[in-house]
Amino acid sequence: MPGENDASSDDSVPSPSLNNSSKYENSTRSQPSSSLPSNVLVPASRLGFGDQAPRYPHLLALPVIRGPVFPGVLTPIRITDNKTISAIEKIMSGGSGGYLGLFLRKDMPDFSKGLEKPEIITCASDLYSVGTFAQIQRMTKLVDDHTDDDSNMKMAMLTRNELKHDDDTDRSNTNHANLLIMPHRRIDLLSVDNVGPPIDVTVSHWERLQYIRGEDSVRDDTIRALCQEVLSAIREVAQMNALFREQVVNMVPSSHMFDMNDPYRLADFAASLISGGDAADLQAVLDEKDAELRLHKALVLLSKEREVSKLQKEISAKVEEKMSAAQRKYFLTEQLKSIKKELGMEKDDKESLIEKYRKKLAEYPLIPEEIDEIIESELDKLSTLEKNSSEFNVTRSYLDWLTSIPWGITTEENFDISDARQVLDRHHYGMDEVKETILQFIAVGKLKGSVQGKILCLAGPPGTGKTSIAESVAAALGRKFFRFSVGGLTDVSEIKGHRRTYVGAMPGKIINCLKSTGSTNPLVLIDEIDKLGRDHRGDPASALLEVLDPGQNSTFRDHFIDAPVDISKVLFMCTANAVDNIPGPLLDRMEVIRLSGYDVPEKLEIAEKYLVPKSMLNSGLMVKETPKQEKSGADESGLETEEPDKEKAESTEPVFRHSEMVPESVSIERSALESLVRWYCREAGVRNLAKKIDKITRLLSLQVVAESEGAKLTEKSSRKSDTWTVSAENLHEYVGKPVFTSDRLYEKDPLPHGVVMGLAWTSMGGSALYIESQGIKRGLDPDGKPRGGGTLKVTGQLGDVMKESTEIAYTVARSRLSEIAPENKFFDVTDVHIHVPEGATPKDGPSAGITMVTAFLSLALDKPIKSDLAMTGEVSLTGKVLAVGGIKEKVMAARRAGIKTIILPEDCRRDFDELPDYLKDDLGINYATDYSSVYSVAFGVN
Ligand SMILES: Nc1ncnc2c1ncn2[C@@H]1O[C@H](COP(=O)(O)OP(=O)(O)OP(=O)(O)O)[C@@H](O)[C@H]1O
Repeated sequence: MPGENDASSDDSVPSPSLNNSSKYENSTRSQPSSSLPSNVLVPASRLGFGDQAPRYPHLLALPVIRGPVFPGVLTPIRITDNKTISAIEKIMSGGSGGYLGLFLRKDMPDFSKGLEKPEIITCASDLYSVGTFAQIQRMTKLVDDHTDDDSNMKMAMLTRNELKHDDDTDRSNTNHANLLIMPHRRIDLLSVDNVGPPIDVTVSHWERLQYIRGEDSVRDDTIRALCQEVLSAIREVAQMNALFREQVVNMVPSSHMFDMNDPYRLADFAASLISGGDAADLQAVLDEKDAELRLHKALVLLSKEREVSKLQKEISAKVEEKMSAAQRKYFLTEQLKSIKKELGMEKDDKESLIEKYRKKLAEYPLIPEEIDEIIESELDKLSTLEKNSSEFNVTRSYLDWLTSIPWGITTEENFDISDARQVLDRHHYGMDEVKETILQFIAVGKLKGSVQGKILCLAGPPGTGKTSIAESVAAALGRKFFRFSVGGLTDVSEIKGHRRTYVGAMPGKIINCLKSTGSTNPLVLIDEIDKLGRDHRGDPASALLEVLDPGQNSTFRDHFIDAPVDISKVLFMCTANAVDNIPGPLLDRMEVIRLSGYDVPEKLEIAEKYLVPKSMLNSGLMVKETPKQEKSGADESGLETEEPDKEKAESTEPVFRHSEMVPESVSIERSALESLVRWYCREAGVRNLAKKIDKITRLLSLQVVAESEGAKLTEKSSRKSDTWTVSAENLHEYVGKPVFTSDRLYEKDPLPHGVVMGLAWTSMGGSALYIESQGIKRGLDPDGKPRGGGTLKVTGQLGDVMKESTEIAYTVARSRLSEIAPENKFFDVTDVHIHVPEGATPKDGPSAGITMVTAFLSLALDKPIKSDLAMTGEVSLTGKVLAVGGIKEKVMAARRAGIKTIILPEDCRRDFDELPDYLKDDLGINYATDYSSVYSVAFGVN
């Protein structure tokens, strides 16, 4: 490719005075020099450099990617096409000096897909029309044993900033070559003569562009400003970006165009520094002939580079900040740890844990030998286990529990009977049997040294104070109190714990109770023991057997603890509504105290002395004056809290007074309470009564506050009478209309034929209920014979026992009728229907036997029974009257119903005699051993 060697002024770099150029100037060898490795070639001849470079019109063209090559900057290029490599070798070995044209490819190759040979094009339009005329300084041929991706990567790096050479590689099988190229000037692509490879092109060389100052001062200033701006941008980016800085440092000595005063060179230099710019934008700089515009374009690219660098710096600063914060934290915690260790505040976790356990164990006065051995072996095990292992946690939780059982710790018991009596009386009215039993316990305890060995079971209707008295008993005995309900409990592990092998295993309630009370002699109340469940998870009743059996519970074994724990000092109390539902073996171990429910005077006492003051306190109407010597130990409700305090037992009665804004006249009169008990709350206990009283006091509080604030209340809530005293007259304003309007279903005397009042006992207390019977007489059949007769129909949700009882009563009635009135054929011709209202309430038991016989006879004899007579008693088939239970409740129910005469079985005489006088007064009692006695009282004949 010969061409004219015109060294006139053009867009080439100025003539260099490089040391290395002189090395090539007189070289005529096309083969590697002996001082160079065999695969490194240098041009055979050196015709000119910079301005002096020849101006060949026909050239070998080499496409470049990523960005154009700017004159004056030594640039490495990698080529992989063998034909091109051969062509280059040829021009290097010829006398033309190894010149070629570099043109940017328009289609930016997709590196992700791999570009095997960037130097191959398919048509002339693949290249930009402005390129660079350059001379090959050196060519290194290499054997490529990398993947495509690798080579692309390498090429990308080489084209931008790589100046190191693979000189040390010596391989004969060439399939790529690295060129080190010195670009001299811009050229225009006139035509592509051969798309190759190799590509032959015809070009025209640019004239050297020089900026002449002084022609236009404004333009001069602009150019100068732009130059300075470019320089300061380069400086700024270099400060922020180490890679850029390195590039500048590398380029300046190799560049012959870094002339601050030449805007063209400066723009080229700036553009060649851009690493991440768009290739088209860089090409635009190459294309530009105007100095100002070229500077401007380069500046825009530099500014972008600056922004990117700024962002990069920010990002790295943030990352560093985060890193250093984490490092700092780590450093400080490590420091803290070592300081603590130094001060003896914290030992190694495991060590301190073991020390904690030992400290705790030292507090216990008596650790059983077996337990001590277990603890020691577990402590040994713990010290050898890895801290993060699951077994470590299991051992740890086991030790936690073992060391939290209060081994040998007992609270001091109160053996003072009068103290105990005072405490018991303070919160509960009556309940004499319970109180007496507790006092007996205490007396025995005083003689023996400890109260134990008995399991009390309080059985009675709801709301009779079973749970709350247990709390008072704990206070009276000076024991800690722990309550747990077993109502509906079906899982044995609730009582005896889970085996340690299970995940999340825990001990049962008994061990839990020792831990939470911190003593081995608490009072444990097992609530609702009659409602124990049972399912596939076991039978909790059997588990309770072990707990409650005084013979076994000194070596109680919880599944979790798996070692004997002495719970014999624990005093157990149970509550139940119906004793019949308590599993037999459990019941056998208990001493049952029956609470029969309260009658009207008792309820009045309880309401007046306990419920009203408690409710007044709770609603804020009253406050309790604490006498000086009394220590605070009672909660808001006036009940003892779990911590029994001996001094409380000695304290005087609390004094109540009205709160500040509450008028002195705010009170609930006895008449109102009487009315409440009689017409609103007829249950055996006092829970409903307490609720009604609470309702009254809450409304009183609202009225007091509203009136003091002048706020308006709704018609329902506002005070209607001008008094603050709640009496029987204005009670309905607070609790609405009475629930019961009459005591009885049948008001008239005597009762209708076939109706008799019986007395029943349920877990809710006693009740007076009517037994109704009716005869159904059929007409005669066509032959004049009676139709039907002799059948019995029973309704009223009766249980099996009661149904059988009706059958028995029917037979007894028929047999007695045949004795009393042999001519009476009532039962032969009449079908009888017997019913016990109310039909929705299930009833059972044999105690209505004599009542049913009487009802049948009343029907058969057509004689009514007096309305103030009630009876209870089981009847045998021969007419014997047998004993029944619940006499107190039944008598109370009879009195409520206004009964004057009661028939009871002879065997219940003792039960009746034991009743308080106020229950017996004005009541005619008749005892019966045989139905004939009942008959004579009921029908007034012998
Ligand atoms: N003799 C009493 N003297 C004072 N208050 C009583 C008396 N009996 C019951 N109460 C009060 O009645 C309320 C209900 O009592 P408690 O909860 O102890 O009943 P319970 O018999 O345990 O009922 P349940 O069988 O439903 O559990 C408590 O506020 C209690 O103070």
